[in-house]
Amino acid sequence: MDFLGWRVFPLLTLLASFLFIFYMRTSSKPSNSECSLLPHDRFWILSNNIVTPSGVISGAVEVRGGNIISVVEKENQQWKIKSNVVDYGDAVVMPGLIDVHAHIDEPGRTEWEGFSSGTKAAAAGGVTTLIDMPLNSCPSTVSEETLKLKVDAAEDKIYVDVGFWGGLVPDNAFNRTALEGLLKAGVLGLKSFMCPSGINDFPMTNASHIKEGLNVLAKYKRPLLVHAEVELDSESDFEASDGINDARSYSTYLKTRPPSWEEAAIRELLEVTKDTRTGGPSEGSHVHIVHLSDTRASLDMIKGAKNSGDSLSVETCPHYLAFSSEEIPDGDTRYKCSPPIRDSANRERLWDALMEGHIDMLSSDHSPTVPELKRFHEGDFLKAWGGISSLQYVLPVTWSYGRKYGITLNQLASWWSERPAKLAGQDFKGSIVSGNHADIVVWEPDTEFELDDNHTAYHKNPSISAYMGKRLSGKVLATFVRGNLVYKEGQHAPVACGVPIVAK
Ligand SMILES: NC(=O)NC(NC(N)=O)C(=O)[O-]
Ligand SMILES: [Zn+2]
Ligand SMILES: [Zn+2]
Repeated sequence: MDFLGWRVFPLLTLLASFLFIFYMRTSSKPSNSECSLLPHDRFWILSNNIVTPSGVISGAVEVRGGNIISVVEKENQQWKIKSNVVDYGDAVVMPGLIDVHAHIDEPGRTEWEGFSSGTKAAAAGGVTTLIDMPLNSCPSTVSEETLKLKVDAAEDKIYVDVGFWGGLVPDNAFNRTALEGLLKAGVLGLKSFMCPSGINDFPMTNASHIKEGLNVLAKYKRPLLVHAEVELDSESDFEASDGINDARSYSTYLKTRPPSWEEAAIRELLEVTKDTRTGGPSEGSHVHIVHLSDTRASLDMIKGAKNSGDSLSVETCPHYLAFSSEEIPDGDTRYKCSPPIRDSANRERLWDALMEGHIDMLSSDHSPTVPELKRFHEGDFLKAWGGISSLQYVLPVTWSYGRKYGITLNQLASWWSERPAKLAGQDFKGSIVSGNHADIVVWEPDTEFELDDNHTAYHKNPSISAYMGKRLSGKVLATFVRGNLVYKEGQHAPVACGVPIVAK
């Protein structure tokens, strides 16, 4: 190379590097750009309130290829961001919510809910991952084949990521091959009922089924979720035939499912959760009690078992924290769910348990149906379908009702994102740290709105939601799933690019 060549070569190399960096910074998504309302693969989300595991910071989240690649504080030297910036000012930037308990009902009962409507509602509510319950769809997800039907039904319809729980039922509990088939096919864990589920192809399990199930789950290190209520004969004989026990009165329903049902189930269950201890026969498995309502003996027993080293966690739901039995109007079956919403003293104790860390996380238990099955005309609490419709509202509901208890943004992130991610085995979700999926909700804690006819609800049959007519604070501005802006102020991305999560 001549003298001029030696001088030009480094210059050319420098120019090429600049061009390469410029290309990497500005190149739009190689894949379907309609997945996102934002045309960048690499961008920065700025806010004065970014909720990270080490506290709320003012700074930027750098996203590239769907992942968070850095989180930078404003004071930091690296603060030189100029292009592809979305500045949210004082709005809160938080990890997207992970709802570990949602009944999406597809295939088979899409008039109740479906993957498209359910995940649109999730996205509009800041929920970036849903874990679908194995029942209320038809068929129930209890085998490798029925899981395949679920995953196929979800294909191209989901706006957020969706994982699946499988059902532990008497049919598969003692059939190790069948259960392993279901787990190998990718369910994130199993779910069982200790009382009738209300769904014919999802029968209840007893403690021996659960013991067997845990033993199989141990090998896969996945959890068992349990609906912990057992029918106690004396109380289930209850009749609302005389004028005294009016089926339109919520107190009548409350008497049919007393706290002793939860208590008895949890007592029985905790005999088996001992197996999950270090050195126990099902070490590696985990038991998660869904939708706890009773705060008396049930809660004490749970605390005791945790102290003894059982691998155990528990969730409650926003409706138990927002409502109390005293305020439920006669005939208003929108509030019917099981276990039932109890009195206001119980609600206060639920808040205490949550604040003190005895309740680990929150979930929606979004379990909708069609208005006819809520039997609004009769207002009969005993005949109406049990289940609360809430998916789109869980973030503002938790915030609106929790503010007076002094809940913090970090607590919200822990209850709704970090701990649910852990339960569902989602190592790259649940917090804003570099390396994680860019699953993010941006919301304004002080903006109030009314759930009236002008409010757009995306889930099916919004009229059955117990939250309709309420005024809430906490408005979701934007939701990112794996870096795709899937929802922004009343608008969803043109194409549904959520991913079905299948465990490996
Ligand atoms: N079949 C159901 O969806 N049941 C659900 N119903 C409620 N919670 O009222 C549940 O989670 O138990
Ligand atoms: Zn349940
Ligand atoms: Zn449920």
